[in-house]
Amino acid sequence: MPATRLTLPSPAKLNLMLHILGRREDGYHELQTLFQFLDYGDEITYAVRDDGVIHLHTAFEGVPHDSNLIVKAATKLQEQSGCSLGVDIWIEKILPMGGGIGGGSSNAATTLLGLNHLWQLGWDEDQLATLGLTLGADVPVFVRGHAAFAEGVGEKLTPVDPEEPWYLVLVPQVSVSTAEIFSDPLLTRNSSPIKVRPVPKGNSRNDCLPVVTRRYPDVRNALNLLGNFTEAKLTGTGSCVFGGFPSKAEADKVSALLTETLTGFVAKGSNISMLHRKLQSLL
Ligand SMILES: C[C@](O)(CO)[C@H](O)COP(=O)(O)OP(=O)(O)OC[C@H]1O[C@@H](n2ccc(N)nc2=O)[C@H](O)[C@@H]1O
Ligand SMILES: Nc1ncnc2c1ncn2[C@@H]1O[C@H](COP(=O)(O)OP(=O)(O)OP(=O)(O)O)[C@@H](O)[C@H]1O
Repeated sequence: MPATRLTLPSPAKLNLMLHILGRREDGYHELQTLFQFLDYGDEITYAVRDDGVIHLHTAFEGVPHDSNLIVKAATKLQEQSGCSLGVDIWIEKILPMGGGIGGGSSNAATTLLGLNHLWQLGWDEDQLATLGLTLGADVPVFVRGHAAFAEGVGEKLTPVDPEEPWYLVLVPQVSVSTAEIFSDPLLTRNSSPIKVRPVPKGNSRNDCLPVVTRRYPDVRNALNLLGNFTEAKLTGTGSCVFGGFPSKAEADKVSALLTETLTGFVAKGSNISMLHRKLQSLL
């Protein structure tokens, strides 16, 4: 009997560097970025229904049911595969929204992989990543599940294996709109493409940082605080700020000092996403 119920992790990502090379005619930006996953994320439960209905039972503040990326992913997969089954979905949401750690994109990717399994569609990763890209630029890397150097709008992926330190991630209590940052006239859009692989040291900057810190003093403050202990970086368009440490104990020590004033969490960097590790264990 095939499984009819499944609980899967939906991990966060970090952008270890992010360069903006230019703007395309459709307004999207050409990037070069390095994605790594965190062993930290949401947990989503799926239960197959035979009446074709897709129902997300967990309400999100400010996100209508049909606009939720989980529902959009399930609906598109159902339409494109011609599947007659439906699904009940519940999520334990811990990832901040608008934090630059890819929560929505990860939820969409987990849903594509989870339903491909439960609905027994037999789609391959290429098909799921192509569908995923129509939901968001960050969805394909979560579908692939391997740390990657990304180009294009984030969809041309080359797997990489950077170090896997422990990270302290600070979560300023502001939600940053990705579209707002990418439309700022002051954004750097002319970084030179890096042609050498692996990406040489000294390229770890995030081109969004000056615009984000100008608009969001809370993010600037978090970068300054964390910068007293380690190289502090911005992920995506923020708001989250992160720094690496050689051990959990060292990350915890700094966390104890900083999280009195700021919310944050400690998590291990991972080159294979915990979603893929879990799916592998099911086979
Ligand atoms: C900044 C990053 O998080 C880096 O990983 C991503 O590039 C953003 O990926 P995402 O959240 O999946 O982005 P999407 O939902 O596709 O796009 C949100 C908005 O950001 C802008 N956007 C996004 C990605 C990109 N390469 N260029 C853009 O200009 C567009 O205005 C778009 O309307
Ligand atoms: N399942 C979902 N989880 C989170 N946000 C969602 C979801 N579905 C729709 N959204 C919408 O998408 C917006 C961006 O959410 P998300 O958490 O992916 O931001 P982010 O971490 O900044 O993403 P990125 O790094 O990909 O730019 C939210 O503010 C919310 O309105």
